[in-house]
Amino acid sequence: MKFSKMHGLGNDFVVVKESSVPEDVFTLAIKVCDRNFGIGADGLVYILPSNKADFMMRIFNSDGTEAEQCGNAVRCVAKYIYDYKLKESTDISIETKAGIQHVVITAEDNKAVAVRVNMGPPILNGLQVPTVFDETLVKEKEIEVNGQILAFTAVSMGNPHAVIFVDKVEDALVKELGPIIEKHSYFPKKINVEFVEVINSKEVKMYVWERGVGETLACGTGACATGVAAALTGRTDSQVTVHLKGGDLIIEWDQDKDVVFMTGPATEVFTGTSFL
Ligand SMILES: N[C@H](CCC[C@H](N)C(=O)O)C(=O)O
Repeated sequence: MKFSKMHGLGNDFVVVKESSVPEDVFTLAIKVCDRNFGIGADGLVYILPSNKADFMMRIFNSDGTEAEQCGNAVRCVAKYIYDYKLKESTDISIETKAGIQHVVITAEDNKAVAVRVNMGPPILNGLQVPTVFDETLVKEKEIEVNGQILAFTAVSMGNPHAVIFVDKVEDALVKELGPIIEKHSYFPKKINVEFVEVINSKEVKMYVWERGVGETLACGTGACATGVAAALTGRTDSQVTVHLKGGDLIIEWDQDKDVVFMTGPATEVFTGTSFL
């Protein structure tokens, strides 16, 4: 299997262009993502044909589960399509389980260096995120974890996120509370967990525990969910820079059009052949 090893701010993927995914894709994802016995990555990403967009993307977490959306992977897929001239345009559409994402490439020397993605509308209805709460907006809802009472705001970008604002983001929070919240009974499909420290009305710092992966250096959909939750709770403007461990993403929630734009880099590290 020919692959490209790519990342978006350190959230890394094995990217494969195929006509379809193999029957055993779920077990293959676990093997491929293993950092000792496999190639090592946070996820396995397929670029596939689409009859609704230029291409289709499917994303499988390192635990083998398929996610509806992945912001960092969309930027990597857009870069792959542009750099390998699968479509000779800086405007590319990518079909995902969360909808069709339109991207605009910024290139230098015929290589994509940054990608701006229309990630579509945030989904705020409690049951649609999904959570167990039948409320139009689950905002600052209390959740008890390890004896601590935290407040989360639930936002879906096609995949579910619980955004928790804290005074100071710390590793202990992510590693101890992340896995418990991920699998909490409030969230029927489990959930990605973002811990967010507001720096000012235009900047936040975010650590993330990802559903089906664990802590990652960056989460594109998590940054989108964070931007929406921060604006919804009056903590920031609707355009913010999200500082992640792996680097920065620019998030703009255009509330008139009700779409979220995410802008950030995508990097190809190496290509190879897998015998897994
Ligand atoms: N673990 C996520 C998928 C990857 C999302 C993240 N890597 C991103 O960049 O959006 C989920 O199960 O919803």
